[in-house]
Amino acid sequence: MLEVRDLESGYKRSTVLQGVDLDVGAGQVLGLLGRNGVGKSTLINTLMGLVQPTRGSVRLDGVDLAGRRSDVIARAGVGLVPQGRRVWAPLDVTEHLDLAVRRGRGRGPWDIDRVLDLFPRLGERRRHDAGQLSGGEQQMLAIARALLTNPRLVLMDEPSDGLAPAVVDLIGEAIGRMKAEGVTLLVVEQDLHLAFAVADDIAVMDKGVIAHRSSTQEFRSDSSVAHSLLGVA
Ligand SMILES: Nc1ncnc2c1ncn2[C@@H]1O[C@H](COP(=O)(O)OP(=O)(O)OP(=O)(O)O)[C@@H](O)[C@H]1O
Repeated sequence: MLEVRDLESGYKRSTVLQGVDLDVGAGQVLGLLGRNGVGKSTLINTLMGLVQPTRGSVRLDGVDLAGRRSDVIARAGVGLVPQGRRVWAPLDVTEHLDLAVRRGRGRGPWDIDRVLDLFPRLGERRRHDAGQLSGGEQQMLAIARALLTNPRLVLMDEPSDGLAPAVVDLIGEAIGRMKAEGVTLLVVEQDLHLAFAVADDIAVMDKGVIAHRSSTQEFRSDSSVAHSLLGVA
């Protein structure tokens, strides 16, 4: 579904992605790991059109989206759950969900009832401003907002960041249910426990390229890769 080839991008003073090649198959969950600063968020933001590529291609079901505007990429079926959630603090939960529906592609399985079924907690918090929600609730809202656009591919940037273990488990279950609904996911994660629980395959970034790719099972059975590329025992 997603085919990234030789993708180069970065910022005025530095090229961060040095030729990324990455495939995510339809219905697959790919966990993307890597040390701090290797370029994971830059990759997510380049795929979403928030950082401009200087070389390479990003094909979604054969259509090249590299360098297109983020709203064009969203309409093509890519949803983003950004690092730090980025919820709109003054809007309440209902307003968020309504806005996401209006921005959406208008077809597909996800509607407000289904996202509230996925995250009942959001239903209980309907009238609360997003800024008053806990970190976990904000993460649920960020995921719900992305799902309501009925994306074919969801990009998630560190969904477990700053969350208590019990809430991380809830997010993991939600990812499992999204996968069961046929959503394809690229999940950047530092929490190996969550990555292993949700991902079919693991890719590891290092210095702006994909340095390793294998099934999650293979990755777990050979600790040398985690040791050399992530610095974990
Ligand atoms: N907006 C920006 N402007 C300039 N440089 C940036 C910007 N965002 C990130 N960088 C730099 O690009 C490099 C890659 O950062 P990036 O956030 O993509 O890494 P990461 O792997 O997601 O790290 P982390 O796990 O810490 O989020 C770093 O050197 C970072 O300082």
